Amino acid sequence: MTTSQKQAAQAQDAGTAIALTNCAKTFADGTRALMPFDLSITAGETLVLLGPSGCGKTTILRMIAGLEFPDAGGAIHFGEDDVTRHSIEQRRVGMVFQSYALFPNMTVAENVAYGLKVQKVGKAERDQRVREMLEMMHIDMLADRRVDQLSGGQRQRVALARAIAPRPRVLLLDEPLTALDAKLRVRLRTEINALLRKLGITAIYVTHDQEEAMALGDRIVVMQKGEIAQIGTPQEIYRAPKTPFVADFVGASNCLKVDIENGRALLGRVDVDVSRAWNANPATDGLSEIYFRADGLMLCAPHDAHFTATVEAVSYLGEKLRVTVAGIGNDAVIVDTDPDSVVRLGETVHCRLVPEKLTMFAAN
Ligand SMILES: Nc1ncnc2c1ncn2[C@@H]1O[C@H](COP(=O)(O)OP(=O)(O)OP(=O)(O)O)[C@@H](O)[C@H]1O
Repeated sequence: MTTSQKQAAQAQDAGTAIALTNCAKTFADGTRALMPFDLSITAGETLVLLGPSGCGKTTILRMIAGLEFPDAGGAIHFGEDDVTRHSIEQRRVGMVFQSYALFPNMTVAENVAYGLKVQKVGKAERDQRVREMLEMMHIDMLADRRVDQLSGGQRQRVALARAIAPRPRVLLLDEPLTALDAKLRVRLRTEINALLRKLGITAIYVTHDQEEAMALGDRIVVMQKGEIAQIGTPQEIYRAPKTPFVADFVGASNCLKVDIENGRALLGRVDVDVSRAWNANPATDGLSEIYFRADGLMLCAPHDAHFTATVEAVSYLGEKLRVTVAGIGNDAVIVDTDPDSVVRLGETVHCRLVPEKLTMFAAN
């Protein structure tokens, strides 16, 4: 880090804790976008809101920004401050959207300076802070370019610099990388991750991309139809999903319907000890659903097998070979294996469940 980057990092607010209490949202046309919920975000934390289209992610973000207000009875606090009825200007939030929302007739430097001008920061300090931001986002060489002369990735760097320059109490990011190509998305994601940690800024990041959520979030909030389905670290969400929806939405997931008796899953002629599943308990006895990732099933020798199956598809993914097999339960099942193994379409393979990697739910 250069000296100016260090100064910028130190000068940044340490981060503000945010608490939403009993917040619900009903729009004027009667749409109930959010059921009442509580949500606390620690100072300096990056919290990711993840869920399918229409589940209410953007509405939460807009409520934190002050662009929407919660229904009567809801409260929003930034630290000790009750900001429930404050406007976006009073809340001091920085926002970055999918569409860059930059001023096209201004240069990069003018865009980044904009929020500082509004804050009436003097010219000398403003110029210095703009320089620091441009350096931090690796776009200092573009300071005098007009925004319409930039690539998508460069524009998103300007949008980030512009949002961070006025030292907001919280940074809100709504699908900021969705419009970029895959490689650039991963690169900028890594940079945003490093930047948020370096600045210690409280950040709330909306995405429907679970890989992005895993990569960026200290914690992830999985949303389903206007409700919070689960809050947890990426590891908790991935390895210990609390509902079938979370198990299915996050990661490539397989599901088998089985009958459980005394900790053993009975599937046709197969009898598997599932008492070591991470959430196994006696209450799981009865008709159940077993969820597992592609690493919860492994190809094995015939004498170790729980199942035989037929190979339906094979995808080489570099670090692993992803094999889709049929014949275990009703749906095709995905299994990852050694990328150097040879697996042919139509071949019969032998598979074994890994009990510790299973998640069990009582069937509806
Ligand atoms: N101004 C509005 N008036 C009425 N309904 C709205 C309004 N804004 C959003 N909604 C509805 O509220 C629900 C939640 O919308 P929201 O934009 O928060 O979802 P989302 O999870 O961010 O979805 P996406 O990923 O598609 O952006 C949806 O059913 C949406 O149609």
